[in-house]
Amino acid sequence: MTETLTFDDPRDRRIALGATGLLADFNRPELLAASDIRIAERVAELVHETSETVRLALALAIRSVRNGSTCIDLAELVTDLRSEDDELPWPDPETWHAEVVASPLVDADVPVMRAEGRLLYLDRYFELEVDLCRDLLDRGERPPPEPDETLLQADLARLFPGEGYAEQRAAGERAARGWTSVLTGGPGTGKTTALARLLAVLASQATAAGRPPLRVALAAPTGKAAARMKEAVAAVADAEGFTDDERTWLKALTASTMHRLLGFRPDNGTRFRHDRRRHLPHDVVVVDESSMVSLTLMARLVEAVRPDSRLILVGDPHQLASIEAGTVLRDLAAGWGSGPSSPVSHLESGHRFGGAIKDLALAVRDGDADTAIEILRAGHDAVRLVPGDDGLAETIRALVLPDAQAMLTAAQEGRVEEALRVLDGHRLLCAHREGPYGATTWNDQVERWLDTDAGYTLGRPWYPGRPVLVTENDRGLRLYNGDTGITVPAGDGLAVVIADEERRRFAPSRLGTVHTAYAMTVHRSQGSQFDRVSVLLPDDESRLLTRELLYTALTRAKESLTLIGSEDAVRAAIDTRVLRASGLAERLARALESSGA
Ligand SMILES: Nc1ncnc2c1ncn2[C@@H]1O[C@H](COP(=O)(O)OP(=O)(O)OP(=O)(O)O)[C@@H](O)[C@H]1O
Repeated sequence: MTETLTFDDPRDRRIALGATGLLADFNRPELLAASDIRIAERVAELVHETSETVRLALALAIRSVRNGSTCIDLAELVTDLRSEDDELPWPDPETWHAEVVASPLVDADVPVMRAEGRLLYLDRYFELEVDLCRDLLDRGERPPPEPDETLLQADLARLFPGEGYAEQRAAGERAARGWTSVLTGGPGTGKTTALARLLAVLASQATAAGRPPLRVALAAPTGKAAARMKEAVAAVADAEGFTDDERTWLKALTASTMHRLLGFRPDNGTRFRHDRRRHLPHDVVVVDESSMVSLTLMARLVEAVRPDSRLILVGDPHQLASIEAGTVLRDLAAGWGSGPSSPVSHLESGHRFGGAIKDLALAVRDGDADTAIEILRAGHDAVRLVPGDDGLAETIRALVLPDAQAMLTAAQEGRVEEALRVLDGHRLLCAHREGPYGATTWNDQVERWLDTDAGYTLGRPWYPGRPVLVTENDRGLRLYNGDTGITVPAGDGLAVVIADEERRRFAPSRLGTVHTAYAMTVHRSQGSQFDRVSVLLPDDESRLLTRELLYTALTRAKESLTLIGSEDAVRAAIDTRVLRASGLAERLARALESSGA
């Protein structure tokens, strides 16, 4: 919703000082930020573009990227935003679009913006989208891999036996026959199981063909998700059907973040050591939690994969999209569709948790608010909705404090493993970072409660038992955004033990950006799961309250889920979709249609 407030404080940094005309009119919270205007004005000056409407389109394109879109459709944008605030002097979309297309921003040797059909792009995102689409199509146009059919059928029957594996077997077979595969499904639908068994099928083909052992890269957008994938693949290897060699091989696979796989470059934040000239050496590249991957990162990954390597993208397209611009997994699933020649397999059968959490997740995913409310009212042990109004602090205290105290005691007494177990036992998830519904607010509050209980102020910010969340990649320390750890006494001081396989320890002073982790944002929780999850829903006016946010939050819960908020907030979330513009799905579908695929 666009607030029509005028900025009362002239020092408000959201005000674009010096902006005049249309850009000044559109400089409103939720609409154009000062930075959108400043960048648009600077770029327009460089290409001698003086038209206010063209400058406005550029500023809106910059704003859209900031909000996760990779392009804008002026007609759609005007319709959406005018319905919320029709006082603004919106240009007529058709004339406006034509004016932008004819302007020196687009019609130049080195364009700043690109136009395609009704969509307008900043040049960089256009290039990324075109490159990604072309790379994927090129991969699809290569002659497909030629598996040993007899062996393939025998391995599929051995590794995906019977009716219980029928859906995964079909996905495994489809993937074994293509260079690129997309494996989608909600939590617990058996994606990792299918993946691990597929890897064994592929390894068996390599051995039969006398090729060296397959080099497999397992990667995920965050360190936490990568660690989870490695563990999950190793756990599948313990199940029936594998040979001893396959078990040993699967358990030895390592996983890393995508950034680490691609190789950081000190000179360039958006380029990597591996690219289209220096391909990754692996025969199979797997990306888990692909819904979190932005257009930029996916384009960089796909260009770095050898044309004759397998690329397997795994994820749940109904989850929140990447923090940066793009909705790649959703676009690929939509663009390729589910026809016989599509590389996309969607798993539907739930294998992990049945019951109320799954039913609720499906109702939310399908936009069925009535069923969701019915499930929440039914009095299930596993899911409940508690009001978030008057007794909010008491509710949160009851949900969070016992574990916080248990972590404190375990850490103080040196029981690190227990403290780490408690840490993964429960998490409070918030839509917002700041404010009354924000993770920071509640982390501070939990620490104040701990002080009250202890009868003195625990050291700040560091104290034994403080759970922490790493929020920036630190390649030197091999610490990644999303890693968690617990603070413990160490000699005269403190150390943070990271919840990774090696249980690495760091002095707090060596850590870069970390947050306290009793509560975290839903965005940051992607790629993690906890036994119990509590979700603090903001009021139904919050812009962040969307179906994707609610679905992502509740599917983090393995055993039980408490939603804190009103039925209205649940309904508002389910009825609100994240709107991100992207041309990738259409571009892919168009190209496939014209190639007759
Ligand atoms: N075909 C099957 N028959 C019986 N159990 C299965 C089958 N496939 C998977 N499972 C079990 O279901 C659970 C979830 O499977 P898996 O971890 O592969 O799902 P996932 O989709 O990868 O989940 P997540 O999205 O949480 O990573 C595991 O305990 C696994 O052993």
